[in-house]
Amino acid sequence: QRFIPMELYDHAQKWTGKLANRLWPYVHISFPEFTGERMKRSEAYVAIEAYLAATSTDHARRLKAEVGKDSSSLVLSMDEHEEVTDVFGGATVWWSSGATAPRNQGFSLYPARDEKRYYVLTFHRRHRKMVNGAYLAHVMEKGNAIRVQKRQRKLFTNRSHHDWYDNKEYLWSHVVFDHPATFETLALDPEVKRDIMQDLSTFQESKEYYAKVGKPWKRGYLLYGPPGTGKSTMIAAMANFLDYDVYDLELTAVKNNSKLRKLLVEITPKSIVVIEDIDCSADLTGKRKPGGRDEKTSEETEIEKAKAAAAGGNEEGKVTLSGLLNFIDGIWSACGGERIIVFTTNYVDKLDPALIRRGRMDKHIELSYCTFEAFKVLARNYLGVDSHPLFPPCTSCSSKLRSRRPTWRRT
Ligand SMILES: Nc1ncnc2c1ncn2[C@@H]1O[C@H](COP(=O)(O)OP(=O)(O)OP(=O)(O)O)[C@@H](O)[C@H]1O
Ligand SMILES: [Mg+2]
Repeated sequence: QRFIPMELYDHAQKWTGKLANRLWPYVHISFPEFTGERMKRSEAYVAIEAYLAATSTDHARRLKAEVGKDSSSLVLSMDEHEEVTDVFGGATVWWSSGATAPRNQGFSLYPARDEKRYYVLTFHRRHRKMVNGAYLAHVMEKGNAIRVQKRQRKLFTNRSHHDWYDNKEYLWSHVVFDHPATFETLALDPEVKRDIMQDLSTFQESKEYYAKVGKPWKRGYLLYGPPGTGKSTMIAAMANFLDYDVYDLELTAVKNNSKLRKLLVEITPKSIVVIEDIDCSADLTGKRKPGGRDEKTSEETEIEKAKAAAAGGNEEGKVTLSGLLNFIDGIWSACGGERIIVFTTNYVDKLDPALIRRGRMDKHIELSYCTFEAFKVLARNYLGVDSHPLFPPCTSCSSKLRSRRPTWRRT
C-alpha cells in the first residue's frame, strides 16, 4: 500500500495471488469444531477427530489422553498444533489441528469456553477431485464407524438440567449404561429368544428396506406379563445386543404434549426408548369409551373441565393419548431414525387398542412364568448346573413338560 499506487493496487494483489498459487500449489480445507449459532459440534469434526485418533497415534508426537469406553483404559488422540500425514490412493495429505485463542483473555471460570478448535487438511491441488470425493467420504465413514465402536453407551432419563458451561438446557440427563444382562443369560424359551434376536438383527440391517417402503426406520415392542418375569431385563439385553443407548421416558414427569415432542426431537439415532408400566404411567384412556364412541354428554364434559380447572390444570397441562400416539408414529417420529420403542405392562388388557395395534407396537412379546428350557438357563446361570438327574432325560420329555407350562415362580 505504501509503495504501489492506489490504481494499480488491485492488479498487484491479483497477480501476487496468482504467483503465490504457482509457487504454492497446496489447498487447505478447514473443519471448525462448531458451526452456526447452535453451538452443536460439527459432525465432520467429530468424525475426523475419531479418524485421526486411530491413524495418528503411531506418528504424532504430541497426543492427548482421555478415559475410554470401560473407564479404565485411556484413549489417545492428536493434540492441538500437531500434524500428521496420511496416504490415500497414492496421494499424500496432511492433517493439522489448531485452536484460535479465546477472545476473552480475562479471568473466567470456564477459560476454554470460547476457544475454537479446528482441523486443517492440506493437499496438492492435483488431488483436489480425489480428496473432495473419495478421500473425505472415506474419512467420514471410517471415523463414524470408529466412533460408534468406541462410544460409551448411555442411559438417559427425562430430568432436565441446565449446563452452565454450555449455557444450554438439556432435556435428558444421563449416566453410563452398564447393565450386564444379555440374551445368553436371559431365561427364555430358546425359540422365542431366537425369534426376538432375529427380529432385532433384521431391523438393524433394514435401513434400505424402510427407505424403499417409505416408512420411518423404527420398530415398536410391547413386553407384557406378570411382575418379575424379565421385562426390564429383556430391555437391557436388547440394548446390549444392538449396542444402542437407552432413553427411559418417565411419562408422569412430562408436563404436556409439546414437552413430549421436544423430548422426542432430542433423542439420537441408535436408541431404545422405553416407557415402563405404560398402563399406570399416565391417564391414557383419552376420551374413548369401550364402545368406541364418545358417550359423554356435554354436561359431563363441562363438569370434567371445571374439575380440571379447579385442580389448576387443563387439557394442555398433561400428556394425552393422542400426544403419545403422535410421539410413537406421528410426523415428528421420523426425526433421528433407527429407533426402537418399548412399552412394558403387567396388564395388557388395560391399554387402548390404538396404542398397541400392530404397526405401532409391531411385536407383542409375552413374558410369563418359566418353561423348563428357560429354567435350565437359570440353573446354569446361578448354579453352574448343565445337567442333573432330576432333569428329564430326553428332549421329547422336556417338550412335553414345556407344553404343560408349569407355573413355577422364579425366586
Ligand atoms: N427371564 C429372566 N431371565 C433371567 N432373569 C430374570 C428373568 N426374569 C426375571 N429375572 C430376574 O428377576 C428380577 C426381576 O426381573 P425384571 O425386573 O426384569 O422383571 P419385570 O418383568 O420388569 O418386573 P416388573 O413388571 O415388576 O417391572 C431381575 O433381577 C432378573 O434378574
Ligand atoms: Mg420392570
